[in-house]
Amino acid sequence: MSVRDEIREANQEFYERYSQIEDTDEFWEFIVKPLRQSIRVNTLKAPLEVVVERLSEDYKLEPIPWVREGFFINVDNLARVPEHSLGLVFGQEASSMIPPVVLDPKPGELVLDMAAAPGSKTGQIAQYMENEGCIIANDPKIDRANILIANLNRMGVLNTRVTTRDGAYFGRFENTFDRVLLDAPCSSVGMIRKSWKFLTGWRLRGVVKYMNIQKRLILAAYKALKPGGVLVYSTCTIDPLENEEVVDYLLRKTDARLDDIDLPVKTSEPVLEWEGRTYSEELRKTLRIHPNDNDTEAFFIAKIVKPGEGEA
Ligand SMILES: C[S@@+](CC[C@H](N)C(=O)[O-])C[C@H]1O[C@@H](n2cnc3c(N)ncnc32)[C@H](O)[C@@H]1O
Repeated sequence: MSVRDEIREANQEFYERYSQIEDTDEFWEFIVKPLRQSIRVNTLKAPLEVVVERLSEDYKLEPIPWVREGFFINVDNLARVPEHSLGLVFGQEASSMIPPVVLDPKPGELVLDMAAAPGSKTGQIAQYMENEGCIIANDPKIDRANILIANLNRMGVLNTRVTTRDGAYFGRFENTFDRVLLDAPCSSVGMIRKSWKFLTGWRLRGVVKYMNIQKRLILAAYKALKPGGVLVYSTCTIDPLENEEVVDYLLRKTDARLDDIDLPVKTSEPVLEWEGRTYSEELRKTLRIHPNDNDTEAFFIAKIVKPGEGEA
């Protein structure tokens, strides 16, 4: 049986929906193909060159083109690698390293990571901030927030306060944060490459449920952003209702604008028409990454800016 047939048999509704977005053999193959292991070197603990040299004695490292500290690595079980236990490296999927690169936080800034657990991106943000300034890392799921705290400790992150609110709570802190990351809860189609259960468990009603949460969160995230600040919205899924629809909703409801993202990463065409809706041409500035584009998890990333004081 072909991969395409296996997917169709596992979840017919899933197959029919996403074959409207892309229907190549390559797309279906990479939707389920196991992921390559990748790591981010944690420069809060040691210089990049030192860690790379040390790991290169035992493993083959291949640089990830869009993140200076990111590498693919030929290791079966990262948990057994001492550099991992020491917090010198963090196991992080290659495309999931893109949102903090786009956010581009600076030392001394005030940053909100609205849906932060288990903390791979919080650690990366702290790294770019050189542990200076402050990150509010929030996740309402207590068990996940505990994992977030453990990971931040292992990575030597010192500039972060962990909170456990519904992300929408932060809307009350209007015009406060220099940068906000909303790495939103989503239907996780990208995660099928980690576990088949994300395919068999996928339902359209789940997509709609997530879309409603995402719309609530993105409005609050935008409110909490300072004029002139940057909000990055990301998901690890391919559904237009959780991606283009959510960002288009923000553009219609507020004065938000999109910025271009210039990175050496292959992308797919944004979906500008879906189920009778037409989305803004501005959405061409977002990154829609399908798993076959770069052999990574699927991802969607938008760089949103709030006009500064006096800017129309
Ligand atoms: C995609 S994961 C975040 C991954 C994380 N940013 C990282 O890179 O390690 C989405 C997170 O959103 C959290 N979440 C779910 N509902 C939420 C809400 N209403 N407000 C904020 N976060 C929420 C989930 O608990 C989950 O940890």
